[in-house]
Amino acid sequence: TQTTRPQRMLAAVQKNATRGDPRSVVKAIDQFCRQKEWAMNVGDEKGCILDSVVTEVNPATVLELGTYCGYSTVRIASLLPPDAKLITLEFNPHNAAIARQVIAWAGLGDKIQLVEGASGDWIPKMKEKFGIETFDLVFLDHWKDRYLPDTKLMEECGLLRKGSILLADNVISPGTPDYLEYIRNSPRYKSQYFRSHLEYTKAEDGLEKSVFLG
Ligand SMILES: Cc1ccc(Cc2cc(O)c(O)c(C(=O)NC/C=C/[C@H]3O[C@@H](n4cnc5c(N)ncnc54)[C@H](O)[C@@H]3O)c2)cc1
Ligand SMILES: [Mg+2]
Repeated sequence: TQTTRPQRMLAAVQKNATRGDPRSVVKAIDQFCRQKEWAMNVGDEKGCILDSVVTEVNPATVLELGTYCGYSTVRIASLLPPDAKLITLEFNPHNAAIARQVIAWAGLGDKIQLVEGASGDWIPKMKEKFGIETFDLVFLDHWKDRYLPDTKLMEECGLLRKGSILLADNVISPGTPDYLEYIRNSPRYKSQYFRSHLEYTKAEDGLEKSVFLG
């Protein structure tokens, strides 16, 4: 029977990456996407920008919206300090199942909590279910029309503190116009655009980094 792209991506990780070595997992997925099949991971070029932001913020608490197959989850978690926690939300059960295996292969299961469900349902439960006060870093990479409503929801739920960082993928391609307009014009954020390319292509894309001012 026909396999899915996430299943083929996982097979590439299990074949080419070393168990317990997150960077080899990241490398194996990038190689798969460059040589075999394109997939919507943040990728190696934007991934370097992501790495530099994670390293700079050195977050104790991270929220990722849209796990997909776990590429950015592993990339972020591999740079976190010892007691840091990363919560990642994924509502497609098939993608979640693949991501769990990618995360396990990387040996990062103790740093990452993958929650199967929709961001709109789970953001309001972060405090009660996971004892999270606020997030130091949020990586937005799910459906592009959810970036703005989920950002407003995080504000309303008190999950952002003065200095919390939002990092949004795909603000040019596919594009998140309503989110960009809001975040760049709101007096409550200071934003910066990091120009790059859509993963594994020459098309323009970039990451928008925004600091919540409280
Ligand atoms: C024009 C054009 C089209 C497509 C591209 C290519 C391109 C390049 C990219 O980097 C992209 O991130 C995307 C993109 O569409 N990403 C959406 C990613 C979704 C994943 O997240 C999951 N999810 C979606 N909403 C939620 C939600 N509320 N709660 C929980 N999980 C959610 C889904 O289950 C998927 O696992 C597309 C480039 C340009
Ligand atoms: Mg993306």
